[in-house]
Amino acid sequence: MALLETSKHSQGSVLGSVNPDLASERQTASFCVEKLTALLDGGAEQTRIRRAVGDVAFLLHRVFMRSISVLGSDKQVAKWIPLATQHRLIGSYAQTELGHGTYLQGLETTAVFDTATQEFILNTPKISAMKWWPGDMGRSATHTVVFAQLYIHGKCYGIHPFIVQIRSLQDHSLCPGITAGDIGPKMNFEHTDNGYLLLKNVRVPRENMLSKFCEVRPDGTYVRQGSQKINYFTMTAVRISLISDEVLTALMKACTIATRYSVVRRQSKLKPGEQEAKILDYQTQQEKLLPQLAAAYAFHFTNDYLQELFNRGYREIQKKNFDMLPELHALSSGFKAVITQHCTAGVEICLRACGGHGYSLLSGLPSLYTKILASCIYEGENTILLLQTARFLIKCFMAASAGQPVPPSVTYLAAVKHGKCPAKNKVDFLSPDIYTEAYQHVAIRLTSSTAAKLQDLIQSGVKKYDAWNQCTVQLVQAAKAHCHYIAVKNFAETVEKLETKAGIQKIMKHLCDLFALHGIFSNSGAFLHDGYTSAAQMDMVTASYLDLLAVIRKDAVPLVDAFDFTDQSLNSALGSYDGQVYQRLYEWAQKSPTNQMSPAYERYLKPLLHNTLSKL
Ligand SMILES: CCCCCCC/C=C/C(=O)SCCNC(=O)CCNC(=O)[C@H](O)C(C)(C)COP(=O)(O)OP(=O)(O)OC[C@H]1O[C@@H](n2cnc3c(N)ncnc32)[C@H](O)[C@@H]1OP(=O)(O)O
Ligand SMILES: Cc1cc2nc3c(=O)[nH]c(=O)nc-3n(C[C@H](O)[C@H](O)[C@H](O)COP(=O)(O)OP(=O)(O)OC[C@H]3O[C@@H](n4cnc5c(N)ncnc54)[C@H](O)[C@@H]3O)c2cc1C
Repeated sequence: MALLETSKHSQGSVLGSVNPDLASERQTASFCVEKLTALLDGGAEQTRIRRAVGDVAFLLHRVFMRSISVLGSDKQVAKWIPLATQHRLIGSYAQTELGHGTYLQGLETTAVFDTATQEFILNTPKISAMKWWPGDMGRSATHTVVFAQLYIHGKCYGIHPFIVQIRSLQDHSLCPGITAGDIGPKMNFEHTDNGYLLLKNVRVPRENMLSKFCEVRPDGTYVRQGSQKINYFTMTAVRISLISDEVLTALMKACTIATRYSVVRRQSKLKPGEQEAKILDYQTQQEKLLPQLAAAYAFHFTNDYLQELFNRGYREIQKKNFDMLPELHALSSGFKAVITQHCTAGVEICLRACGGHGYSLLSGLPSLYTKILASCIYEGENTILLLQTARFLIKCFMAASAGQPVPPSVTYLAAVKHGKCPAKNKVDFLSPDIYTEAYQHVAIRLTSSTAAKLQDLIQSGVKKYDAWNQCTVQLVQAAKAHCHYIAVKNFAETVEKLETKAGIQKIMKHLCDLFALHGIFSNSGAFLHDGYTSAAQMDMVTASYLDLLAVIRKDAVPLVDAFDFTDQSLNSALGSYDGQVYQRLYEWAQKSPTNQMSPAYERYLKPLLHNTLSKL
């Protein structure tokens, strides 16, 4: 959809004036918006740079580059990264096949080492082996990282990454042995030509297998450092980066659009005799939007935590110390699933909260939704990833129960479970200690009870794989509870360290409280299950939760303004900074292709009408 009539900066208005209902919301901010923007960017200098550079559009090229930077030898990085950075090639990441996306051990593409020629011969031996989905493969990519089963002297060494050129750098024609094309229409993801790839005896030099951790020597000797899963490390890296770059941004944009619209849109009479109310003054509208806003901030800080953990783990891996890999895999998998799921649901809630205009493509919300939905599937389908987290939790719970050391994020599994929630009144539930302990209690309960069920099944004679399958629904619940506990704990600890001036800490405390209480309110069964909280205490949670909505409502617009999106990046007639919604809807509708002269009248309506007229 063409961008029309939008201001280039988040504080401007091409229509000359800001809607007064929206302007008034900006007069009463309880905190400094510019300082909150700087906090989100990591400092005022980063804000300046971001504003200067704008929203840099990232091709899937980054996943290609990520693979090489994390799995390539220094020599391979030195050769390929500059070519990719200067766009002297366009890269793609070819792992998923028509027959396999999740089960990587089942991938069927082969790479056979030919010691005579020092080459790998790559094939997709059957239709199910065809690479299917790789982004930019359909028309754009010239090179790709192909994940294939490595064979040396007839022995299979599992999945390894190989750089393969698929199109000519001279005329973009397909290279010998390569068949490639586009996989056809999708729900969205229109910015990427996801494609298919068949390989028939495609030869690549030995140097093209990414070999930071795994290497094939000229005589065919195979050498590996670390776990064989190290070749899965790109996915771990991308799972963390996509959260911030793709998914959180979508939720923040949706919150910006829906919140600004909700103070411009007046509908129905809240107070008899007065003008129609701003829809954000309705408690139900607040209950739709404000928990999503709180989640956006919560997951922003979760992402900081994950990124710090990744950087620390990656430095250790660079030193060939792989000890942090299991925890990194478990947390990146769990949070990729939890955050994509929550943000997808949150964008849909924002869309529906805008009524009919939310359903218009001119709102920008439908395309945000249909695009973010894919994040629950790509880079690891969410259920699968939660089961990976659960696998780690069960292993650590058993180790902790045996008194063995466990990684920092799961030391709580050895904590003594508290019998009852100590809260005496609704104010107690605004204490991070109280609600963090509640989340910890639920996480321990779900992991320990599922571990016990698993053990009972196995001891009763059920095969281990069957017992595991019979526990997977509860394992997914345990993994989600673990991630929610970490997210709440991290948000509370982050708020504790914030500067008190400029009102930032106070508003962030309100959002942290709302994020935590929304989780208890909307999943009360988990907290009531074993009597940890009582029904009376759940009433206190409800009271504090609803009180918070009214408190945060006053700062809703400054809180989304702090995300600092330009009108251009929002691309929404409902969410522009000046709030001139009706003018933009009308202008943009008039310029829509659906209002250009259509052949439908001459071809269909005119004959129909004339035919009907002639019979009257
Ligand atoms: C920011 C840019 C925007 C993005 C745009 C979209 C781009 C999209 C790209 C893609 O979609 S690329 C393709 C993504 N595909 C996947 O994510 C595949 C998902 N499947 C898997 O990761 C694996 O098949 C599996 C589900 C993890 C299972 O693997 P496997 O069967 O080999 O292992 P298990 O038996 O389950 O576990 C064995 C052992 O290995 C450990 N492990 C598994 N994965 C990892 C990992 N990534 N890192 C470290 N360790 C890993 C696992 O924990 C087990 O350890 P133990 O418990 O045995 O100690
Ligand atoms: C927009 C988009 C972009 C993509 N880009 C790329 C790319 O650039 N490169 C690339 O290589 N791939 C890419 N993919 C592919 C993506 O990674 C896979 O679709 C994803 O990994 C899921 O695998 P699958 O499609 O085989 O689903 P499946 O694994 O077949 O999942 C189908 C269902 O089966 C369930 N299931 C599967 N296994 C189990 C199990 N063991 N236990 C319980 N339930 C199970 C799943 O939970 C799910 O409900 C992209 C996909 C999309 C949608």
